[in-house]
Amino acid sequence: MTAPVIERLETLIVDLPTIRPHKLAMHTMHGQTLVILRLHCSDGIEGLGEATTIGGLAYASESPESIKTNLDRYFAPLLVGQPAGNVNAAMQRIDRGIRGNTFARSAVETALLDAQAKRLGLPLAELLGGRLVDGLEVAWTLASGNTEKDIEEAERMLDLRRHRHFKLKIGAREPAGDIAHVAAIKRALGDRASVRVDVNQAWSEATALRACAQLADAGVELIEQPIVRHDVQALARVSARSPAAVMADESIECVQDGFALARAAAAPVFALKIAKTGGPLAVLRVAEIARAAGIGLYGGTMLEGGIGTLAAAHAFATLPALEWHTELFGPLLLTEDILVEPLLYRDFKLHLPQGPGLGLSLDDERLARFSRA
Ligand SMILES: O=C(O)C[C@H]1C=CC(=O)O1
Ligand SMILES: [Mn+2]
Repeated sequence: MTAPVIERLETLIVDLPTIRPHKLAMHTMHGQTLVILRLHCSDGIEGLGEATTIGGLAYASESPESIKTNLDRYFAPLLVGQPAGNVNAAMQRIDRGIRGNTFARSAVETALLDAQAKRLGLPLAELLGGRLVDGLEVAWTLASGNTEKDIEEAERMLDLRRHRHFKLKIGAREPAGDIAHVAAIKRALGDRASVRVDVNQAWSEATALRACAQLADAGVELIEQPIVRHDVQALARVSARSPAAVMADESIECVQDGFALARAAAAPVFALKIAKTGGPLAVLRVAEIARAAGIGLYGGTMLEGGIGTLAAAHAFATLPALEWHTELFGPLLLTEDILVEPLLYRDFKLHLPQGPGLGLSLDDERLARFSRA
């Protein structure tokens, strides 16, 4: 039998409605756009990958349109005709021919791993060395922009036993208003839930130093990316003085950024994201750097749909410790996904499927309905 090769990459842009507006410091989302990659192999196996970002180019340097164009124009020619079963060899070709573009790279690495795991009849976590847990706790982001609505939403999630960690998106307005909003939510939820905030780079160092102390007094336990992504030294100073743990998110745009932050003791917690580092294997490299440096881990998201969410979940399930749990709730923000079976969220956790590969299949009718012409 001849070894299977990669025959074709098919890419689709899918626009999906969200259950409510999602308000971040840099952008308010009214829907989410997924770039879906179908990697067709000569043995008839199809690997699935996905890339998402937030607000076009508002969040990061890749947009859905650039991801699709770059997959079609630059990634595909490097991959077509290559052995489908050697993920490392395929990714080495990408690393030699393409700089950056970790969001697109993540879709490719995911699709190659999904195809190979299906070929071997293994769930992806098992191809990555084996799962240590079957489920991951998932935080929910309260980002309606309204304190009362956010409290109601949190109460509903607690009643449903879906989430007991809440992340609040702040930074779009004056710190005093944000802190009052966060404190009111924490007061209402008390010890029944943990409250974290994501500032998405909105503060200066001076503002962060003051606001982190006030947030800690209000009972916030984790403060994500309080200042601009590139000032590693300033992040280290804020982390050293903040009574609540500081987490680096946008500061990590590749595996090497993770190393630089660890070396500078810039943050005691890292947000892992497959999109930022370039796939499930790449994200585990950042996790190893963090572990060696004694840095706590959090399983982050770029609000992917089911494919990207499960790709991250399979990787995160292989980690010995995920002290701050995950925020793999992207599919729950969509009114409809494009999968045959929805992901299983129950008892505060996302439960990993047991089937081969990612463990999901696309609903072709819905995919056609929501795909951009
Ligand atoms: O972490 C981010 O910055 C992006 C994203 C993750 C959850 C959410 O609500 O927004
Ligand atoms: Mn963040």
